[in-house]
Amino acid sequence: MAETDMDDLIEIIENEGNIDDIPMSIPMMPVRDVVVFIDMLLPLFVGREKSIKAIEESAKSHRYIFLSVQKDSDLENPGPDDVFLVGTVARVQKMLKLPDGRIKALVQGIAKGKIEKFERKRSWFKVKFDILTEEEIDSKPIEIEALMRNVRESSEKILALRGELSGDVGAILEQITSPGKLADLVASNLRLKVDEAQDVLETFDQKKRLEKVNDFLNRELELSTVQAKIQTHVKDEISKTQRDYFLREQVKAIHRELGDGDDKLAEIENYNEKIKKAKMPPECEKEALIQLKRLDQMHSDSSEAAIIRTYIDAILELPWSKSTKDFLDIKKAAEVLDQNHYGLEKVKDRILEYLSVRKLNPAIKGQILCFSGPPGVGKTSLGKAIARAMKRKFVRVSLGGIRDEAEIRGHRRTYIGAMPGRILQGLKQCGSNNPVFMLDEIDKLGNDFRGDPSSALLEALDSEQNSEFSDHYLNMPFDLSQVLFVLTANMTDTIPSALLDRMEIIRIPGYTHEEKEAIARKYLLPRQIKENGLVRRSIHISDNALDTIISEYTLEAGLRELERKIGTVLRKIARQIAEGKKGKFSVTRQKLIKFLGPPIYLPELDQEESQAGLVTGLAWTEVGGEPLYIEVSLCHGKGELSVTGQIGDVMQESARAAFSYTKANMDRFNIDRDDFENKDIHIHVPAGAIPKDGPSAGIAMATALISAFTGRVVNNNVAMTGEISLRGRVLPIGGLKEKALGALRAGIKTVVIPEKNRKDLYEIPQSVKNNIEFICVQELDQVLDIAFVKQDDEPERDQGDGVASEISEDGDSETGCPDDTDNGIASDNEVHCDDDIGRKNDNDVVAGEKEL
Ligand SMILES: Nc1ncnc2c1ncn2[C@@H]1O[C@H](COP(=O)(O)OP(=O)(O)OP(=O)(O)O)[C@@H](O)[C@H]1O
Repeated sequence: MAETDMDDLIEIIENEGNIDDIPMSIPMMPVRDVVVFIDMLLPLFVGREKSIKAIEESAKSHRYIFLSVQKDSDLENPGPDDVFLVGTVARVQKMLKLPDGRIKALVQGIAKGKIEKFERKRSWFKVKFDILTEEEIDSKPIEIEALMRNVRESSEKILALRGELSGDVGAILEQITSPGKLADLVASNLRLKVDEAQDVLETFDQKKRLEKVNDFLNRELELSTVQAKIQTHVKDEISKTQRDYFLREQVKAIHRELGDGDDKLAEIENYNEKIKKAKMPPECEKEALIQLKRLDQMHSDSSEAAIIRTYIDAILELPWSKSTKDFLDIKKAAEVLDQNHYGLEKVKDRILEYLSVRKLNPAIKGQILCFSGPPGVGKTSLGKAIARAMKRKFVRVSLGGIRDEAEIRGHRRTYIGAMPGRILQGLKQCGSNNPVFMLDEIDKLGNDFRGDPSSALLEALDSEQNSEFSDHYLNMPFDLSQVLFVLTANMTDTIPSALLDRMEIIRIPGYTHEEKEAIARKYLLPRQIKENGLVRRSIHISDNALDTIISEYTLEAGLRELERKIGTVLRKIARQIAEGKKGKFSVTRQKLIKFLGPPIYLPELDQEESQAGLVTGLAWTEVGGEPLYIEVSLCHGKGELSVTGQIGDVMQESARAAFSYTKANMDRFNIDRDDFENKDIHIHVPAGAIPKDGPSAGIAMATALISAFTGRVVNNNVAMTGEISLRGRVLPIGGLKEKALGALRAGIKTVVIPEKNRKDLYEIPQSVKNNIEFICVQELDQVLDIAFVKQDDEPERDQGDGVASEISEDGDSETGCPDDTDNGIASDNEVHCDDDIGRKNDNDVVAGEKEL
């Protein structure tokens, strides 16, 4: 065929090629990516110049061409070494010149051949080769039969999975009886990689070839099965979406028919959008959507629908993904703390250390601060200051009196009126998931049959568990790990120990007189002036007046009452100004009576006279330190001990220890044995309505007992605190600073403390030390030495015979306790039923009775 004819469509339709017609030497065309097997009919696109030349050369004459696979398909110009020697002799059945110059040729594999020699023809090659023929196998061993059957079945399966199985395929496969041909046919349709296909081509043993193809078939079968599965799944998904859409549309139509109107649809849509926007964790979102679906299926006016609506609203109001960015500039934080709080250096330092650590390690967990101290010392306002310093939101929840676990963790939704617990309500209120969360009055938590709220708090506070805090109402976990919990308590004794264990206690003990003056000048006065609408310039409160307000109108460790009193004074001035009075207002000590009425607290009036059987102890209560008077009275009886005044178990035991010590040492103290046998001993701690507990009144009780038995007078200017052991040793106590401040307020001059508390003295403000002498002791004998009025100083007494003085002859001193007169052994220092008697008896105590 002339070369010029190639420009047009060339059709060569000939009879199939015949091996015997194949010339010895034919053009060779390197092919990429495809192996042509015998009998395989394949369209080839020929684009390379040398290949076009080769195929044209073939088309011009015998139309046979040797197809050899390139070893590297990227090679543009492969030489003899770059092609496999075993290839296929093919016949060009059809050729078509495409407009872009390429040729599309339909070729059919005729025989397998192995190149013997390459002959270069300008850009292309002609090759001499050997034809590789295969023997026909007439009687096939059963093994080959089984292999062939397997290959046929697997091929059909693959085609079925691909959806390409037609009725003819089975018949065609069945017709092929030669294992080699079957292997070639299947391999040519298997989408094998070039290397694998070449390997099959080069395997001349028919059985082995079929085995290889069988292996490839099995692999392909597996792949096709998985692929088919994936496709089915995708199809199912698509049809499910379509089905859902269709059903939803139907539901909408039904709602419309039922008269539910579009409102409900809009409501559901609205909720749906809000749930998506809330960015809650996937499992919570899933639960919310389930509830929404339930709502969708209900009548919108049903009571159940109302419950679900409230529930979904509660979920949506929670700050799932809303948080504030922490501001951790330590210098600025220090300024914020100083702006609002005077003194408290140790506390402020601790807060700044805490913030510094958070700055360096934002992921730090497990630090929970608890401010402990009397009311009004600034615990809450310090918490607020931390929030301001960190630029976090602040939320405060008071736990005082909470007995029901559900208050913390929420009620289960099955209860009518159920709602989330206080913690989640707090978060909802502040709208951020990382606020400073103040849990106030943690020491006032109670527990009863409704559960133990402290156990719910444990979960909220424990950094290991609180990322999945579960509220009963919500019934899904909420992450509290970003919340900064700050707790407050008046005292730590009543905090459940498991909770106490998780927190760092920072004590704020109360303020001295001087500190109160400074705080009042710097903070309280300006604030009250502003709140009452006054101008600072027009108000002057003299130092003397302020001093008097503090000492005679307030008796507290904190500052609330002081601020209220200042507020009262300023309100009166505000009224005068509102009534038209002009000028500068100055508040002096004299004017205070007009503003505040007569003084309320005059410490010296509170103090009892020095007397036997009355000792001043020091108590540490939740409102700070205060004096605690211990009275001992001996009455005619059988030596029984009774202790009254609402005192707790520990204090009861302490009283017994003091009693046992006194009894065991009665000889040393010169106490008559009969006194223990014939008298009932009554220890009373006044202010009987207020519960008291703790061991620190031990030495005060022992002193009061010994004083009552011996009649020795106890100095009313001496207060004491310390636990007593049965051997008379004085053991250490807690809350010394609070007690010292209480003693100062009460005008006490000497305080006896355990030697082991000497180290705590450095915490006591100098202003307190200037007014009170602290004496450290180890033994009770030392206490008695200090407490008992020196006998020379004691009021005049009867000089008796070495025994506690007897009742006076006329029995006058026994007023109200006539029994004592009966046996004539009542000691003079017994505190009698009549108030006056006690004091009178002081004078009756025998002097010089005993050296202690
Ligand atoms: N060191 C201080 N400097 C300035 N003002 C203070 C100081 N301590 C307390 N205050 C003020 O005293 C008032 C009472 O403080 P706050 O309410 O914080 O007390 P609290 O210890 O939390 O009491 P409670 O235990 O009763 O809750 C607040 O107005 C506070 O600003």
